[in-house]
Order: sequence, then structure tokens, then C-alpha cells
Amino acid sequence: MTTTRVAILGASGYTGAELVRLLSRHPNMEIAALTADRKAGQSMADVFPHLAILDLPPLTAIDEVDWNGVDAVFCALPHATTQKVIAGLPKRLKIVDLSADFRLEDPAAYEKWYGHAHAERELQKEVVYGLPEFYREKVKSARIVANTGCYVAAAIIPLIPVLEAGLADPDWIIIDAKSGVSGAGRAAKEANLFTEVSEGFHAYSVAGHRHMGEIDQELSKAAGRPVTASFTPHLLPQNRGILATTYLKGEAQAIHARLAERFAGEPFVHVLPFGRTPATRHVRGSNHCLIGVVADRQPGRTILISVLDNLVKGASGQAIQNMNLMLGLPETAGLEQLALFP
Ligand SMILES: NC(=O)C1=CN([C@@H]2O[C@H](COP(=O)(O)OP(=O)(O)OC[C@H]3O[C@@H](n4cnc5c(N)ncnc54)[C@H](OP(=O)(O)O)[C@@H]3O)[C@@H](O)[C@H]2O)C=CC1
Ligand SMILES: CC(=O)N[C@@H](CCC(=O)OP(=O)(O)O)C(=O)O
Repeated sequence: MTTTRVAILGASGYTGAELVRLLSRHPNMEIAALTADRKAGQSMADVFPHLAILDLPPLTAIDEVDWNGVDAVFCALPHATTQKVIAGLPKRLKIVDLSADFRLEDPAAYEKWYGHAHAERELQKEVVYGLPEFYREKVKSARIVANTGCYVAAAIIPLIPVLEAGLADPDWIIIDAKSGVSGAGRAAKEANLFTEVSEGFHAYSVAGHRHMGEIDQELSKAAGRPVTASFTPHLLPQNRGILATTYLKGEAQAIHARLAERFAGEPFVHVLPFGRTPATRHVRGSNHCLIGVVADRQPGRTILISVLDNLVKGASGQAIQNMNLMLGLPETAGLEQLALFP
């Protein structure tokens, strides 16, 4: 089998480093180029000492990449910087974009949630929304895939099959989600200082987080009519992991049966026995998403708990899963590691 030469744009960030870690053991991909912005000119060993044992190309600016030596691209740049970069890449390249820049199919929704007009509306029409468990066939033939967001993946993986089957009230969906701090990226921000995050816990962007547009887009498709979910993100004093607790009006046993049937055979989504609940440490460092279903005390109300590692199934692992599909490789290639526990 041939080896695909990949470039990682944004390799000096957290998801870029996670792509390098996972791809270093991928049987069919080799890293041909790595880019950075402020850290261009440095080596990966300088920027991420845990990767120093690997033989890696230097970090360069994007315009210094020799595209003749590249077959596929993982784009791990901040949102709002990605549209122009992807539009400028050679058209023969397969691209998975980890940012939010191409996830919203409606340009008006993009403008509403991101506060500016989409810069590449024509290109947007070509992009496939890339949650593999639901868009596998489309991803296989896509040139550009927009990876699902980390909070969004944790929230919608269990919700889509429930809404598709009409097993919960679409007007009563409450998603209470918590993320580790690596979800905010490596760039220094006052709000993410140790002193601001440790020994505490807080909600943020309440009733206005930009992921609401993406959640509503996908849940509306699943329900077959407009859905406006409640979603509140919280910042956990830990590095990795997302846990979403979702409250629904629907019968818990029926919801559990539907999810168990829908995800049977999925390599990375697992439904726990009825009543059992997962924790972020059960998925740390792995590409797995675990789902627990519990009957609330009030009959007809259900609590869903879903967990994933924001840097793996929420970003870099999911991106490799999508790229595997785009390249006709086994979907699990390079992604077989179990969680790091404790
Ligand atoms: N962190 C997470 O858990 C998740 C992140 N994502 C998304 O993935 C993307 C990457 O996230 P993450 O790795 O956390 O971010 P980081 O802030 O850790 O890294 C960003 C990377 O982009 C580079 N960069 C920044 N600005 C520019 C620019 N103007 N031109 C070129 N390169 C630039 C940085 O280079 P330098 O370091 O040299 O400045 C760095 O390599 C984001 O869009 C994010 O929303 C998606 C899901 C989960
Ligand atoms: C903890 C934290 O700050 N998380 C980020 C979301 C993670 C992310 O990178 O967003 P995308 O999945 O859209 O790319 C936030 O709340 O904006």
C-alpha cells in the first residue's frame, strides 16, 4: 500500500502536536511538512520536547511548504484564519480542517455566530461536514472535510440517533458540557492561566457559545425540523476531556436500546450497559466516545452522559479517522490505542 505524505498546518498547537503523536504510528501516512506562525523556524523538539525522539521536518511558514511533496493536509489553525489558507492550496490535495471555518453550511448562520461574512462561500458548498459515524459515505468521496467540533461531537453523537427515531422531545434538549483547558488551544490567554483555572469551575459563554450554531444545524437535520438546543459549556481544572450531560424528555430504556443498536459495530462509539456512566479518564488519549444512559427519577425523563478526549475524538483522532476514509484506508488505522488510565 502506498504511503500518503501529509502536511500539518498549525503543528505548534495542541491539536497539531496530537496529530504528530498519532501519525507517528500510522502505517500509511508520513509527515512531510509542519507549519507554525510565531514558532516558524523552530524545531518540533524545541516546541514539544515529548516529540523529540521523532525524526520530523522543521516548522516553517505555510508559504514555505513545497506542495509537490504533499498529498494531503491536516489544517489545525485558529478559526477565522483557515478559509483563505485552504482556498489557496493546490486543488489536488485532500484536506481535513479541524477549525470551525467550514462547519456551518448556511453562510448566514456563519455570520451570526462568528460575527463576519464567510470569505469562501463557493468553496463552502464543496465541503463535507465530517462526523464519520453519520457522514461516512460522503466523507469517502470528499476533497475537503470540516471536522466536527469537540463539544459538538460529545453532544450530538448520542443525540442524532435519538432525534432521528423520534424518541425525545426536540424542544426540550439541555446539554450541560464541561471541557478540559487544552480545548482552548496553546496560545497564551489570561483566562487560561493556572491561577484562573485551578481549584475552581465556571460556566462561560452562557446562552451564546459559537458551538450552538453547529449543534442546532446537526440536530435540526436529525429531527427533520428546526431545533434550538440549550447548551452551556464549563471549564474544568484538568488538561483533557469533555463530558456532556444531556437531559431529555423521552423513555430511557427505548433510548438506550436505540443507541446500542445504532452504534453496534462502530469502532469508536460505545454505549455502556443501561444505568452505567462514563468518565473523562476512560477515554483520555484514545479516539473513543463512551455513552451512558440513565433513567431519571421522573418517568419519561432521560439523562445521557457522553465523554471523549477533546484532542483525539474531538479533534486530531477524528481528523485521522476522516482522512483514513478519504484515502480508502481502514478507518481505524493509527487510532487503535486505548485510554491512558488513571
Ligand atoms: N484544542 C482542542 O481541543 C480543539 C481544537 N479545535 C480547533 O482546531 C484548531 C487548532 O486548535 P489548537 O491546536 O487547540 O490551537 P493552538 O492555539 O494550540 O494552535 C494554533 C496553531 O496555529 C498556528 N497559527 C496561529 N495563527 C496563525 C496564522 N495567522 N497563520 C498561520 N498559522 C497560525 C499556531 O502557530 P504558532 O504556535 O507558531 O503561533 C499554532 O501552530 C482551532 O481551529 C480549534 O478551534 C477543534 C477541536 C478541539
Ligand atoms: C475550553 C475551550 O475554550 N474550548 C473552546 C472550544 C474548543 C474548540 O477548539 O472549538 P472548535 O471545536 O470549534 O474548534 C471554546 O469554548 O471556544
